[in-house]
Amino acid sequence: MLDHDNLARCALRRSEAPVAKRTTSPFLQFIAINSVGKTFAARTGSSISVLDCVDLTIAENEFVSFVGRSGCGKTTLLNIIAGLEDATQGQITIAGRPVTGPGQGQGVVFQQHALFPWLTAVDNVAFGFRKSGLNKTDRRQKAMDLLTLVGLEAAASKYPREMSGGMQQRVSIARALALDPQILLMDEPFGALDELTRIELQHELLRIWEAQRKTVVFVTHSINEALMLSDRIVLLAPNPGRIKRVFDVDLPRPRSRTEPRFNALYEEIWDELST
Ligand SMILES: Nc1ncnc2c1ncn2[C@@H]1O[C@H](COP(=O)(O)OP(=O)(O)OP(=O)(O)O)[C@@H](O)[C@H]1O
Repeated sequence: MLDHDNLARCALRRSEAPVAKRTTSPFLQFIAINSVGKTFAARTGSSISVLDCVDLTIAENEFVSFVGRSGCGKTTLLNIIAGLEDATQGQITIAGRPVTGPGQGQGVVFQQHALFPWLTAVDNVAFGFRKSGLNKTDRRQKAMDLLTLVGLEAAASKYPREMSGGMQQRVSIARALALDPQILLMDEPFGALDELTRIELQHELLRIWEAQRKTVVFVTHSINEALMLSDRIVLLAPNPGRIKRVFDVDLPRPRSRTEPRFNALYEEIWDELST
């Protein structure tokens, strides 16, 4: 919804407190978030404003992370990009087309793996191909290819209960990749994993991102994780959720947590987060 009063209000807000470099180049505006607001109805009958005047453009193939305090609206913003929630104000476009629902090139990975317990790993991934028009044999073959991509070919016939959390999350990533989405939207995908598995999966994700050149939008509570992965880190502030600052992560990959610049950026983001 493009409400002109909202656009004007958000433009004024931007001019008073610029947070992000804005670009007018259509090539750099693969995902364009324009003056997005979200209000939820509260049980008391009143309403709560969860996001207000969120403006951001994300380029094709970019890796962008959202960080911020609990409740600042990271998941809500990701869900609006995914087409799983509607914006109350403003608009999001993907490649110039307004987001009106899922299926516009978005693939989603949640923190909880959301696998079907009654299906094996390969059948969980094959489920992702259900709307592809492929026959069952081809669906399973393609699912096997994706399991190989995420390093799980040996576990193809295991059920979710027989797999570790890290393995299940690999299956979720493979399933999200099934329809070859242009955009991978990931909501704290490694949040429930132990530190070592988490680091391992971060490397895997970067490998897949580099090989397949997806655009990734990633929600995390971990500044370290955001710094290891992202081209840019978007810091959201709460009440209502808005962009406080955008950090360019000007570090070559592979990155090391021991680099002085890594630590300097960590401190900068931490300071901004805690004030
Ligand atoms: N369906 C809903 N109805 C009412 N309020 C909601 C709804 N979904 C989210 N909220 C509220 O919106 C705010 C933002 O929630 P959201 O989950 O987007 O934040 P978050 O930054 O992702 O939080 P966390 O880091 O804890 O996951 C919270 O105050 C939450 O209670």
